Amino acid sequence: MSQGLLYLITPPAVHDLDAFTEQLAAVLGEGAGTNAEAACLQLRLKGASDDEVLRAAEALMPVCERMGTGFLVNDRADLAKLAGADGVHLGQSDGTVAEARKLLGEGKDIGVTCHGSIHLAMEAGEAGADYVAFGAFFPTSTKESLHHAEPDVLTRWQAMATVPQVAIGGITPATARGLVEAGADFVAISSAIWNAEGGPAAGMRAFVEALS
Ligand SMILES: Cc1ncc(COP(=O)(O)OP(=O)(O)O)c(N)n1
Ligand SMILES: Cc1nc(C(=O)O)sc1CCOP(=O)(O)O
Ligand SMILES: [Mg+2]
Repeated sequence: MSQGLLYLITPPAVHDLDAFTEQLAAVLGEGAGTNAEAACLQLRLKGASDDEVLRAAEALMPVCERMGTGFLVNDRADLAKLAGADGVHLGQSDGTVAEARKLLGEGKDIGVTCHGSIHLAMEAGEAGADYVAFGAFFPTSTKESLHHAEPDVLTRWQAMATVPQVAIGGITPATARGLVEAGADFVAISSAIWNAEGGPAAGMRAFVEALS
């Protein structure tokens, strides 16, 4: 899996899968070989049917594999298993790490939402999570986020734990570097790429410039 700083998340809805697949290839290509290279893509289609999620996974995984980008599924360890994904991201109400590990086995990545809580991150780490995610750091229109995190939680986690950490929530090219400097191993991005002025590839170029 690539070692870049970006953790891409799909838009909550994809209306033209062929067009989005091409956009994804362009975005991954813009980041290839740079600090902003996408370490992974999370398929996060909210409200989609299982078949729609699996069809999207079937279209997008080959693009990720070609670029050395991991492919994770949001919420559903069972769909991650069916899709042959590299892992799953679990929120606090999406089931346990133990359940997901039983389904996916070792060698698959299981991430856990920890809001701004070191306690939740410790619980996730003890349960065997492969990464923890803190957020939201900034206002976001992508998810009605009831929780807020401050960069200090990244610095504290970096000092006390070895489990990799992802920062998420309203992150832009102007704010990404500060979160990496505070301790984030990855910055999770959705709208700053997919809704970027000039299009998603231009959005990735802005992160390449900001993180180089
Ligand atoms: C990397 C990452 N961090 C947090 C989330 C949010 O997960 P969750 O709280 O389960 O909310 P939904 O994404 O399911 O709406 C995430 N998806 N990815
Ligand atoms: C999916 C998600 N989870 C969050 C959390 O705080 O746990 S914030 C968020 C939205 C991330 O998208 P954008 O980069 O467009 O803000
Ligand atoms: Mg969830």
